[in-house]
Amino acid sequence: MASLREDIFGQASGDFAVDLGTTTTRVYRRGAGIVLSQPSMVAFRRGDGGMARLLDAGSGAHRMFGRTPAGIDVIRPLREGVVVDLAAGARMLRSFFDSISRSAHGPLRIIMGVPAGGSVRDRDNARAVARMAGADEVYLMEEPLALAIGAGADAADLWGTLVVDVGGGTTEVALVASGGIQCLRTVPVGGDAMDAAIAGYLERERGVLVGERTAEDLKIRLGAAADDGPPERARVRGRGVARGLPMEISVSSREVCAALREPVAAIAAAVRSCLDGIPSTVSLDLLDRGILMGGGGSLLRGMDRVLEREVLLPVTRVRDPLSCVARGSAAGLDYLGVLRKVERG
Ligand SMILES: Nc1ncnc2c1ncn2[C@@H]1O[C@H](COP(=O)(O)OP(=O)(O)OP(=O)(O)O)[C@@H](O)[C@H]1O
Repeated sequence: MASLREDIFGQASGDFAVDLGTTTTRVYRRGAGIVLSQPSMVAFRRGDGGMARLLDAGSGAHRMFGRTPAGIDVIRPLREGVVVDLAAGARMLRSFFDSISRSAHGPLRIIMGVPAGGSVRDRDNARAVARMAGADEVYLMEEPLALAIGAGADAADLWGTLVVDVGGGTTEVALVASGGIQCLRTVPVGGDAMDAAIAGYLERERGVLVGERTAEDLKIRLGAAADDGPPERARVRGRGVARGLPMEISVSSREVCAALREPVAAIAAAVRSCLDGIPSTVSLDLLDRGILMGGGGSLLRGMDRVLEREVLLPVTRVRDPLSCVARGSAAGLDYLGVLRKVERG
């Protein structure tokens, strides 16, 4: 019979927390921290009527993205935070697990972050992908809750923490209180939408077509939520809209900021809408506590200041916005024994 300690802390060392994100997958191993952080992409060589052969996953697939030779497909198995291609997602995740040396002979048990706004089907798909990738036991944790825990907030706090998770595919705004999610807004706007907005701007205003990677590079180099920093410029290569010929242009930070106005406004609107749904006693409390913001999109320069200005509450970017969800999910690894009992009733 398992002891209480085994019930609470589990036995196997093959326990992982997985943040299967739209743009990046991160894996946290109990006792070791983050052991993998790779683009959520997988490359296949098309077979002659047979099954596509896996060529590479993660950064190898990312290098081919947008410049794939004939016969090779680079797939992103997730869109807007949820798995849309189960088979590709499973092969990608299996390849990630294979790349981590797993000395444990025990079962592979994972706890996985999922968007709080996902449907039952989305959750079933996340579980299915993990099982197809070789997991023996799969537990799910809602990402805003994981983010709050990863940031060191007390999830059991009665009044709660307002969390904004600006991911690649979605932004989730949630009041995490009494150990659960009390109020939630999910919008399909995150880092990907920012990249698309930059590409759309350059096509419309400058007559140049650029790929997702170029747009993302521009966002990270010159992007800002508010146009109040020193002006900067970068050279960008793309294809001319008119004649399809390669061209290089110089783009300013002012232009990138203008392109980002709409997605930034949509994120601020989601935060305001969530605040509208919160009881006034709690929102008064938020005047002191403020808002916790994480996710890769929160790294956009000035995002915290723009949100503060829009909702009139202090905004703190969490210490490690990219891996906060994985670290928060990992807190659940200490309770796998308990989770198993809860799931089995
Ligand atoms: N310095 C930066 N400035 C702006 N955006 C950034 C920066 N660094 C990373 N990002 C963006 O963060 C996004 C990825 O964030 P994150 O890893 O939290 O998302 P994800 O977990 O893959 O997505 P989701 O939670 O929606 O499934 C990407 O769009 C990336 O371009």
